[in-house]
Amino acid sequence: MGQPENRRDVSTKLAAVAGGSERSAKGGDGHHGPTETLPARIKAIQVAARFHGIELDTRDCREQTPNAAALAEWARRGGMWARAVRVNWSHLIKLQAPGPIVLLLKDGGAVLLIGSDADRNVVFLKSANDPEGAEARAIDELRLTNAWNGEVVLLRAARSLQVADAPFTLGWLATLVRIEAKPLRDIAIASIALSVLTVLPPLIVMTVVNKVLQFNSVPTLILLSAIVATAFLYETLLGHARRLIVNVVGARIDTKLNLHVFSRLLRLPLDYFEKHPAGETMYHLAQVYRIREFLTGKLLSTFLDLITLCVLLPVMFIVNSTLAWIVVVCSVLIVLIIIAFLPPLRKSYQRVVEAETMKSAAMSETVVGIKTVKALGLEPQREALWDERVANAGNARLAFGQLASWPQTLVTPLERTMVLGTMLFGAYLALNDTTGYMVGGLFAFMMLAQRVAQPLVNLARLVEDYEEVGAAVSEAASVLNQPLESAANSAGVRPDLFGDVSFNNLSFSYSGAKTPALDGVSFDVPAGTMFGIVGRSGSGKSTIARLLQGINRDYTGFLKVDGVDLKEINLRHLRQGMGIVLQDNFLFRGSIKDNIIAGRAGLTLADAMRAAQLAGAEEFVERMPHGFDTYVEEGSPNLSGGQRQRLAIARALIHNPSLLILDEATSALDPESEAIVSANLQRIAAGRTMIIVSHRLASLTDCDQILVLDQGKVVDVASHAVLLERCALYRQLWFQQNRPTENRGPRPIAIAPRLT
Ligand SMILES: Nc1ncnc2c1ncn2[C@@H]1O[C@H](COP(=O)(O)OP(=O)(O)OP(=O)(O)O)[C@@H](O)[C@H]1O
Repeated sequence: MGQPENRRDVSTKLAAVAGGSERSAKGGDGHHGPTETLPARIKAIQVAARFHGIELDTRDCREQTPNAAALAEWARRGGMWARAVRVNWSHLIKLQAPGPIVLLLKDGGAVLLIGSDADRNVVFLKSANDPEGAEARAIDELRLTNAWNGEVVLLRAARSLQVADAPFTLGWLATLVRIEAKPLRDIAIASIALSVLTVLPPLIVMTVVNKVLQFNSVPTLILLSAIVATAFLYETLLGHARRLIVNVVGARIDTKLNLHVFSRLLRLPLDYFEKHPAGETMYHLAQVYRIREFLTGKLLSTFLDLITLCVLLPVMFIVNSTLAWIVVVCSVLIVLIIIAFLPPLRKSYQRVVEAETMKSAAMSETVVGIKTVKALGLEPQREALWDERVANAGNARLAFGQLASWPQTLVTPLERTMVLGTMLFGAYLALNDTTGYMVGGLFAFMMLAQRVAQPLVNLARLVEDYEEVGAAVSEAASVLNQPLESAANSAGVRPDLFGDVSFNNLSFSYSGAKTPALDGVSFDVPAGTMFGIVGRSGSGKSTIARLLQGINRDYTGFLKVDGVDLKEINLRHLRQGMGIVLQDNFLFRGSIKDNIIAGRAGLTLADAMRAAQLAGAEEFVERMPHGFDTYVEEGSPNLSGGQRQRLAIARALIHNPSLLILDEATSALDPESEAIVSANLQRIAAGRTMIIVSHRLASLTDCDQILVLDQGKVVDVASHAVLLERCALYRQLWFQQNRPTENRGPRPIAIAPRLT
């Protein structure tokens, strides 16, 4: 690359970076300041990303010295392709990348590799803080390996971003297959070679019959035997290689489909999951794997058959055109029969799909609600429902199977005619043949016809499979092509969140609802205050929490966070900046520590302990046999409701959100657990805005303000004492829940205990 080498400057620069002089002195509060004070590693990744036209948000990477995996994860979250790898000098010097490569230095710094010169055995490095246009410095192996232990982050713009966001259609799937152009080309070459080899045996048989047998030519026989043996060897090896490549292509397409499906599933809005039972979604998504099987199984093998046909059909016409025409006419008839049956088959298959979806929904509903089923003894009812759904699905499949067997029945005689008919007709032609060469030709033709008949029939059947796969694609598409949250996730402003919330004349209706869930709601929550929301059931309390999380955005009026319209804010940024605790929180399978940290990069056991202490969870976690390493099963059956809830609060607090929403978080707790959580509320609330939705008024008395809602409308907003004075609804709710104890004395015993 011919960069001028300034050794003194190089060593000073590398020493400066390696010595950490560019590392930020700012504390680890997760908010990096202006770019000059960024830690060297973060700055290096940011510069490398800018090379690809991507601006990463440095607030998403909270550590001072992130490791390679955390940096790669940060870049991926910003929409890039990124890999953290470990390489040695010899690999580094050969690395080809479309932009700068980030080398992580031993002491926590980083430099950018922008080129290399294998002949001179040097790499060209730049510091992320170098001014634009500054020259890179050539560094040799010894000098670099003193400061660098092989950690590298590779980055580029996500190539498949467009592919990933495109709607899920057969065309999209075809693109996925087309990306594998190189192995597909290899498969095609192997298949052409194999097809040519399959032509050999019939031609050799023809020669044996016509020449060897007629003229007793032993040398010709020996020569032919050698050719046959070589051909067999090649056929075996090529067949093996082709199977290997097909396998690899299948596995790669499978992986891509899996990643794509899950990534889209995660980006579906919550609305979708509320409207569709989990079983239905899972069943529809399972169809993706049928499509995969079709693409890498039947479609690929038919494509290979097609190659065989292209080679064999002309040979058949050369051997005997009359017989070849019989084969072609039979094939056309087969295609016509299959096409004629397509419309009724399509309808019948649709009924199968509907019945299977219902069946699957019944199964998952039962599994998800098994506690209720058992508690209420609903097993017979669930069994009856299952019986009915299984019967419906069985009937639909039976009807489809019966209809689908008709084309099969009609096609079979034509298939036989292709092989046996041509043989008999060929024998008739041979009887009247005077040249003496017809017998060999007939043998060859019979062998060819056998090889051709099956691919032709497969080709015709592909039309039928295409229908089924079309249905499977539309089922999977019914889930995957729902509007994604992605636009709001990746676009929008990312203001610093302080927790100032303001609703202004906001109205919102759920789709299909006759009355609005919120009707002209206005109130303000100043940053750093505690705000309660009360009201009768269905008054719209949880809807306010939903709107704040950006789950529903189609409201009228204004909802502002720190003065910025919520619709303008990047959704992921908004949700990462707030903490939510719901009435029923899901804990994932894993240790308590992992559940509290929930995969957030850069957080440690100390952070988990701090959050647990704040949430009042520390005392019970420490009493557990393995403390923070105690394993929580799926659905956390080994924890009580109160313990689970306190862990959920710790999880919401771990990233120190400026806005914390507790949506009926303590409602299902026993009085003791509720008392523990409530006692911590003041501590939890320190330094952040807290919005507490609760129907238990006693837990809200410390709030700075309490909003009273009724049928989606604001009745009043004030402190507990003021509301007791002036708000009739609040007073009524308060006295309902806090009646004088004397009225609630022990129940009289109705029946005297019997003496035995
Ligand atoms: N996902 C939804 N789809 C359609 N309607 C909904 C949905 N969620 C709530 N609603 C309706 O919106 C209204 C307000 O519901 P919301 O859940 O906000 O009330 P709430 O005050 O939190 O009630 P509760 O105290 O019983 O939880 C209710 O009439 C409810 O039926």
